[in-house]
Order: sequence, then C-alpha cells, then structure tokens
Amino acid sequence: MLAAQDRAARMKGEVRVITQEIWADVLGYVRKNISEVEYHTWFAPVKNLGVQDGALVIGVRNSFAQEWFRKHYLELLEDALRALGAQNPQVSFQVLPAAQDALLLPSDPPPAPPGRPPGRPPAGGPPTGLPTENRKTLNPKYTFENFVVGPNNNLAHAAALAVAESPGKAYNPLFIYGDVGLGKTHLMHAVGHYIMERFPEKRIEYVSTESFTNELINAIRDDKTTQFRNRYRSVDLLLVDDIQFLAGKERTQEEFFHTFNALYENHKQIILSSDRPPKDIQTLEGRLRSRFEWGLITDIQSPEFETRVAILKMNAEHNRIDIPQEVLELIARQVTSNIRELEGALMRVVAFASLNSVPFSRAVAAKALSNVFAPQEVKVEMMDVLRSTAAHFNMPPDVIRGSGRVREVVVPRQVAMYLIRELTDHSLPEIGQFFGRDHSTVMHAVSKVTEQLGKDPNLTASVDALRRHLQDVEDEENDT
Ligand SMILES: Nc1ncnc2c1ncn2[C@@H]1O[C@H](COP(=O)(O)OP(=O)(O)OP(=O)(O)O)[C@@H](O)[C@H]1O
Repeated sequence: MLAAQDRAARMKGEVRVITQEIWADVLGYVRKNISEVEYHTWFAPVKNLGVQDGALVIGVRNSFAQEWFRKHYLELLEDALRALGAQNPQVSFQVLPAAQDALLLPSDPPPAPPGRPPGRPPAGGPPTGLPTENRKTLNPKYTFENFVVGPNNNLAHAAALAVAESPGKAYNPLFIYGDVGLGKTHLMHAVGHYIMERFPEKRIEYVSTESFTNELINAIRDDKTTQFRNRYRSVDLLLVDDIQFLAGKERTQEEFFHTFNALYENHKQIILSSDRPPKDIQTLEGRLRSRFEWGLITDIQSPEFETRVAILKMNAEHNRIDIPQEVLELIARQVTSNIRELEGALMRVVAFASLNSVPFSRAVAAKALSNVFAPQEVKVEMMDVLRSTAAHFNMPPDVIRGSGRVREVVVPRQVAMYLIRELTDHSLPEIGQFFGRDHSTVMHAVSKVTEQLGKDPNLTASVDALRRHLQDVEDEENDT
C-alpha cells in the first residue's frame, strides 16, 4: 500500500506521455461527433501535451482558441476520455508558444481516418522512385529489433531474416500467412528496414493488394499503365500485403503475374502476406498459386502467454512506461490472439491510469478493460501466495523457493505449493517451474499437505489463515 501511495505521490505534477494511439482514439471520438469542416478548423492544429495531474493537456494556437475550446469542446473531450475509461475526466487547454506551434505541429501525424487500423502505415503511399521515399512507406516501429520472437513466429522470423540477409537468394518469394494482427506486416517491413540500412540505394516498395488494385484501375483509366508497370517492375524488394484479396480479380491477377515474373527473373526479392496459405485462396489462377509456392511458405500462429507478456513489456519500455509485471500478465491473459488488440489493451490501461491519476495495479487494469472485454476477476497469483506464505512463516520468499531442505523451509514450501494449486489455475508443471522443481515434487507437496490437514493443528491453522488472507486480498482487489 505504501508503495502505491508513493507512486501516486510521484505522479503528481509529473507530465505523463499520452501515446499517439490514445490521442488518435480521442481525436477519432471527436471526429465522429462533429462535422468534418469543424474538425479540420479546430482540431487539426491542436497538439497533445500529455497528462498532468490527471488532466489531459491540449495545446492550442492562441488565447482565442483556448476560450473557444473551453466553451465548445470541453464536454466533448471529456466524453471522449470517459469512453476511454476515465472516471473523472479532466481537460485543460494551454496556449502553445508561437515557435513550438510552428515547429511541432507539422511533425504530428494526422489522426488516422476512421476505418484504418491504428499503427498501420497508409497502404500504397506515394509513388516511390527515390530510395529516400522508402522511409515513407515503411512503419519505423516495424523493425526486427522490435519484434519479439516466440515459438509461434520463430520460423517466419528466421525466414524473414534469411531473406533480409540475402535478398533474392534465400527464399523467393517468401510467403507469410496467419490470422489478423499477428505480425505479418511487421515482419515484412522489418526486412525492408534491414535492406534499406545495408543497401540504401535499393528500391523498396510496400503495397497492400487493395492499393495495388486501385492504382491499376486508376492507371488504366488515366492511360498510365506503362508508368504503373515501370514502377512495380523496377524495384529491388516488393512487399505485398493481404495477397488473398487478389481472389476473383482477374485483371489484377494478370498484372501481378507479369510483375512477379519480371522481378523473379531479375532475382529481385518478393515477400507476400496473406491470411491463408496459397492453396486456400479461392479463385486464384493456378499459375499464380504455383509461383507463390516456389519459395518458402511460413505461418505465424497466435502467441503464447509468455510471448504476449514479452510483447507488452517491450511496448511499455518503448513508451517509457513503468508498469508492473503482474499488470502486464493480467492484460496478457485478457487478450489471447490478436497482437494489435493486445497493444490496444495496454494503451487502454495506460490511459485509464493516467487520466484517473492512479498507479498501475491489477485492479486498475481489470477495470480499464472491463468495458471492452468480459469483466475479469482479479485472481491471486503464484507470487501473491509465495509472498503471503513467506510473511506468515517469517522468512524471505527466496528462501522458500531456494534449495533448502530443512523442515522449517520444506513445510512453508509445501504449503505454498498446496495453496497455489488450490487458489490458481496453474498446472503442476507450471507450479514446479515457479519453484525450480519438477511437477512430481509439487504433486508430493499437495498430497502431503492434504494428508496432514486436520491431523496437524499448526499446519491446519497456517493453511486456514493463509487461505482467508489470500481470499480477502482477492475480494479487496475486485472491489477497488
Ligand atoms: N512478435 C511481435 N513482436 C512485437 N510486436 C508485434 C509482434 N507481432 C505483432 N506485433 C505488433 O502487432 C501489431 C499488428 O501487427 P501487424 O500489423 O504486422 O499484423 P498483421 O498480421 O499484418 O495483421 P493484418 O492481418 O491485419 O494485416 C503491430 O503493431 C505489430 O508491431
């Protein structure tokens, strides 16, 4: 409790960064509720200055705008924050110094238009030609360094790295498939960044199949098919997202077939992503399907719990947010498949804690996520049981987890194992791992304590007291 108060105290006066995702959510809400003209007039020039003492601080151009916002948009902005989970939303407006206004505003990316998933680069982008333009189409966040490797994606990651190291030679094409939001685009861009850094003269093109199709339609309409072809057939690396959308588009398939051949024959690297393997893309011409199968087909699966926690941890560090492991674990339990949603859940928790000026805790995270996901009860975790047991027996938690075999240590260790088995959903091997032992040791501990309960009054009293205490902690957290 002391630690929580201390954190809260430290938060006072401190400006907490509000991430682009949250800011984009706020602007998205506003945009839905006012006219486009109004939005562009008033909201396009404002700047998010972070959260201070629980209030979202918005930078505006001059005192006239400050007054205008207070009168006309305060409630709307408060509603936007409420929708993000703030219980007592507060917004303040600050006039930007003229220089900051001029310097900072252009670097702020415009909010995503409704419908485009956050964090994704605008598909297609401007026509590339100069290598420096590669930077515009690749998302700077999507690098190998920022990609967490786990059992779910290690093959796709290794293949992407091999392709990045020997483009056009290792696997061509590289075909990456998997469900929505699992990192296909991220890996493709990572290859792009890697190649761009080592070979700045190489031309890289990233395009979604949808943009490729639209651009082709426009080129046909404007009689510019030659330019269109030259553009795509002269690149060194072609990254095409969501290739499953070629299905049923004969003219686009035809054009893509020739692009593919031109690049392939010149040993240029092609990477394709899809939500399914080539054999499952219906109405895809056989000659294209077989070409997609020439190189390497690799998939990405949903991440396991540990990988999800690692992704959240990396994200938190990236945004310089100090958030306890147990909170990350709660979020990772809540969102199990789509990584984009997982990141969204973290941002929601961060927004909720910032806007309500409360420190991060599992209860806060559960509350922040409760209106998006099914309410989740905060349950005691292995670490809670270990800490409480250690306190009860008056010894450091590490000693209980250590290798000591004297009775004074063995009994608390067995009690902790027994209570973890009873109060959490962890399996015997997981509990074993937590204590650095195998599952049979845990099984033995559980049966030993079960057998002694009722016979050994001291042990029975300890188990009862600890169980009561842990259940109280759980109830308290759920009532917070
Ligand atoms: N292994 C990972 N490590 C870190 N971040 C990841 C990882 N996998 C995915 N992400 C993040 O998850 C989000 C979604 O990833 P991405 O857009 O690459 O998914 P996708 O599979 O291309 O989805 P879609 O099918 O919608 O195109 C991105 O912000 C990305 O950075």
